[in-house]
Amino acid sequence: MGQDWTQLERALFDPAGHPGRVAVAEAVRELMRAVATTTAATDDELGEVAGRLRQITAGIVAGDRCVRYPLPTGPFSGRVLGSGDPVFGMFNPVAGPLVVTIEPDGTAAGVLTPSPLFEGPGGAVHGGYTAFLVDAVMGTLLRALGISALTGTLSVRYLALTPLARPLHLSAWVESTDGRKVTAAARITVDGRPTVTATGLFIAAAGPAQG
Ligand SMILES: CCCCCCCCCCCCCCCC(=O)SCCNC(=O)CCNC(=O)[C@H](O)C(C)(C)COP(=O)(O)OP(=O)(O)OC[C@H]1O[C@@H](n2cnc3c(N)ncnc32)[C@H](O)[C@@H]1OP(=O)(O)O
Repeated sequence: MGQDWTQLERALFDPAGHPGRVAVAEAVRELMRAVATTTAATDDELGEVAGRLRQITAGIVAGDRCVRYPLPTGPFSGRVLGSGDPVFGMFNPVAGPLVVTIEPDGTAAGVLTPSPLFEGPGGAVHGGYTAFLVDAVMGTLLRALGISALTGTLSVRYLALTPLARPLHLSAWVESTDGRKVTAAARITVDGRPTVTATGLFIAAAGPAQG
């Protein structure tokens, strides 16, 4: 924990200032989607691609140290711009990235069209992935409200299969606060129909903010 980030790590929180990192993350995102879903390339061709990819990776890995991206704490409203995190992070190929806005009324609203990489049963979105999304939107809302908290208990109710390749509309709000315990709620809606609802019991840090 602690906030002993290096200058580089602080500078990396500004995605607009690092178009190369944003571009390479987007290119790798497209690559992952292609690798997982291709029907065009043969197994031999993909084996050759693997060799070329390893060379590229060797070219951008300078050492064994991973950069750490700070998670800021608000108060904040507006569009959330993430850097390295797996949900909003514009530098992270795993991130959607999810576009979330913190509204002036203290709620969060977001939209994301899930990648086929997160396919679950029935050609729908994997339930673990939708749980990940609602947890992240609630956790981010709390951070934007100035509360540095960890998820203590996450409860997810799956109302219907969440379809792939359709925009998922996420919303989150705070239900109640009881000392360090903050209860937040979230919902995923597709084409106006709720498919997932969730409640998160978050425990606020007893001491200084956790980055
Ligand atoms: C500027 C803004 C832009 C933001 C731009 C950021 C972009 C990017 C944002 C990404 C946002 C990602 C959001 C992901 C959110 C995670 O993924 S968080 C990771 C998953 N969670 C964890 O790993 C938590 C692991 N657990 C722990 O660390 C500790 O158990 C906890 C939860 C901190 C609690 O420990 P503790 O502080 O010692 O708590 P303790 O004093 O024992 O208990 C305090 C109270 O809480 C209750 N409690 C404790 N644990 C629990 C529990 N698990 N469940 C229910 N109640 C509990 C106790 O019963 C107690 O209640 P009371 O007796 O007071 O009534």
